[in-house]
Amino acid sequence: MKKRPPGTARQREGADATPLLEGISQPGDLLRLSRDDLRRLAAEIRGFLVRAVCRGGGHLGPNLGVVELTMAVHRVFRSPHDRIIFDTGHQSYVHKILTGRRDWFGSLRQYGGMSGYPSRAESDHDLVENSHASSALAWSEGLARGFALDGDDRAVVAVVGDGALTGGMAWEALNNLARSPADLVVVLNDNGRSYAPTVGGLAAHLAALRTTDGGRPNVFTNLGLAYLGPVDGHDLEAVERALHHARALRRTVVVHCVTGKGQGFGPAETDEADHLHTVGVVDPETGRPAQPPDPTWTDVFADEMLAAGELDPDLVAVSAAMVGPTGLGAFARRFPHRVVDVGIAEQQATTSAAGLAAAGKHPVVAIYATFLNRAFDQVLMDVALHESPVTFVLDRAGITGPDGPSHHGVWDLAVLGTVPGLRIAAPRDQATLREELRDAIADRRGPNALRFPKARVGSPVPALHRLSGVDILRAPAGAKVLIVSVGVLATAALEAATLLSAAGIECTVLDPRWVRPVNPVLGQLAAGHSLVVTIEDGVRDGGVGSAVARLLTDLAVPTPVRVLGLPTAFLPHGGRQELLAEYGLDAAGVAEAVQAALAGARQSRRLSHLPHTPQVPQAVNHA
Ligand SMILES: Cc1ncc(C[n+]2csc(CCOP(=O)(O)OP(=O)(O)O)c2C)c(N)n1
Ligand SMILES: CC(=O)[C@@H](O)[C@H](O)COP(=O)(O)O
Ligand SMILES: [Mg+2]
Repeated sequence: MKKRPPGTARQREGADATPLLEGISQPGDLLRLSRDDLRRLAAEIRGFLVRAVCRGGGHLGPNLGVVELTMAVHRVFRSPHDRIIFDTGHQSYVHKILTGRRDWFGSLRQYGGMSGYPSRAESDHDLVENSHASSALAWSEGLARGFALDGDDRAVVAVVGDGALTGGMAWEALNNLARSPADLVVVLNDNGRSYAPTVGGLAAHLAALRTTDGGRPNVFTNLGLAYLGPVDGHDLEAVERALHHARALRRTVVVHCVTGKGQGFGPAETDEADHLHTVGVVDPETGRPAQPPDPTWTDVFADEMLAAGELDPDLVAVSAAMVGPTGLGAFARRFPHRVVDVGIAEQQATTSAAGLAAAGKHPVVAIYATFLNRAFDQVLMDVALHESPVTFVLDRAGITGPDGPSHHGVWDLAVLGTVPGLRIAAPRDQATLREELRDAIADRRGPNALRFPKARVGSPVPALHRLSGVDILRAPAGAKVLIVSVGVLATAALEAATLLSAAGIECTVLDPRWVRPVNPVLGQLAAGHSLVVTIEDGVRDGGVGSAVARLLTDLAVPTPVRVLGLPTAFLPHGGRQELLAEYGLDAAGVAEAVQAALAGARQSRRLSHLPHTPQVPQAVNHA
C-alpha cells in the first residue's frame, strides 16, 4: 500500500517506466505474468534501475543483483501480510518498484524525496529501516517468534547478504534460531562480495558450498537449521521452487541463492573495486562520473595514511569491510600485510585493534562514524580502560547526506565524549587533518579519534596563531563574541563573522582542534568576551558546546554560551549543505543565531553588566 508520495512533482517526473513495468503497481500484479513476460520484466527493471540510479546516485550493484530474487520473494509470499525484512536495506529498490513506488525514483535520496532504504513512512511493505548491517535475522527471529506466540501463521522472510552474514549480530541470531519456535525463510543473497570480496572463514565456506550440491553437512545444518541450495539467484523459477519448498518445511530454512553483484549492467559487472556498490551521478553508459570528482576528506586521509605507513613500520590499518570506501585502498596495495579487513564486524575491529596495540603495533581503525556506534562497549572497555593507543578515524562524521537517518554520524562527539582518556580531533582542513592524524598515531598514552565529513575537502583555513593548542582564526580588536567552531564548520564560522562584522558585530573565531576533552584555555578566552557561540556538526545534547558550557560553569566564567548543533532526532536524507542550512549551521544561520543571542541577552540586560576585556588574554598568548 502506498503512503505519501515523496518529492516534488518535478522530482517525480524523473522516473520513466517501460511497458510491462507500467502494469506493476503491487506485488500481486506479478502473478498475472507469463514466464516470458517475467523474464522481460526483469530486463525492464534492470534498465529502469540503471537509468534512475545513474541520474541521481544510489546503490546500483546490489540492486541489479537481486532483481529475480526479489520478484520470486514477492510471487511466493504475500507482503505485507507476510513480512519481508531486508538486511541493511540498500538492496530494497526492486522491492520498492514492485510495491508501488516506481514513480518516486526521480526523487531517490533527495531532500523530501524517496529514501534509499526501506521506510515505514513510505509503505506498509516496509518494517525495518535501520540500514546498519547484520540485524535482519534478529529482527526476523523476534517477529516470527511473536507471530508464533499469537498462533499467527504469517511467514517471515529475511533477505541477507553474504557480507551482512559476517557480522556478529547475524551469528548471535543463527545461534538463537536453532532453538527458536520461529520458522523463518532466510534468503541468503550470496554474491561473494561486501564492497570488495567478502573475507574470512565463512566466505570460504560459502564459496565451497556454491560448487557442491549443498546436501552434505554445512555450517547451517550443523547449527540445526535446514539448508536449500545453492540456487541460481537469477533463475526466477528455481528461486521460486526453493522458496515454496522452504515455506513447506515449516522450520527455519536457509535458501542459498548465488547472484552476481551488478548483474546485467556491463560497467557494474566489470568494476573491480565494488561492482558499482554505490554511485553518485554517473553516465548510464559507462557508470562513471562525467568529470573526476574533487578531492574529499577521505582522499586526504588516504594520502596521509600512506605517508605514515612509509615512516612507521608498526602502523596497521583495520577496516570493517570498507577498505576502499574509508580510503585504505592505497595503503592496502602498498602494505598488504598491514591491513586487516575483519568483515562487517566493528566490535571485532575495535577489540582486535586493542590487541594489536598490546602487541606493540600502532593500529588505525578506519570506520564510518555511524558504524562505530556498534562498538561503543569495545571502545570503552577494551580500548579506553586499557589506555590502548588506538587511533579511530571516523569518516562520514556529521551530516552525511543522501543515506539519511541511519548514516548521519551525529552521535560521535557526544557519545565518545563520555569515554575516559579518549581525545577527539576535528580537523578543519587538509593540513590539520594531516597534522592531527600524525599526532594521534604518535600518541602512546591512550586512544585518539579524528572525525571528518563526507565532503570535498575545500580550501585551506589558515590560523592567525596557535594559543595553547587552540587555533585562532580571526581576532578583530574589540570583539565581544567568541565563536568556537568544530572542525569543518570553521568556514561557516568565518563567513558568519564576516557577515556580522558588516552589521557592526565583531567576533573572534577559534578552532580548538582537539575538541574533547575541552581545552581549559577556552575558559580564559571566553572570559574575555561577552558571548560564546559554539558550532558543531553533531547533536547538541552532550556535544562539544555543552562541554564548553560546563567548563565555563566549573571555572565560574559568567559569559553566556549559545550552543549551535543538531537536534537529538533522526534527521532526514538530503544534500549535506542543504541539511546544514536547514539546521542553521551555515554562515547565515550562525550569523542569525549570534544576532538573536545578542538581542536576547541585551533584552535580559545580562550583557550590559559584563565587563569587556581583550579577546586573547596576554598571559596565555605565546604564539
Ligand atoms: C554495521 C554496518 N557496517 C558497515 C556497513 C556498510 N555497508 C553497507 S552495505 C555493505 C556490504 C554489504 O554486503 P552484503 O551484505 O553482502 O550485501 P551486497 O551489497 O553484496 O548485496 C557494507 C559493509 C553497514 N551498512 N552497516
Ligand atoms: C549501505 C551502506 O551503508 C553504504 O553502502 C553506504 O550507503 C555508503 O555510503 P557512501 O556512499 O557514503 O560510502
Ligand atoms: Mg554480498
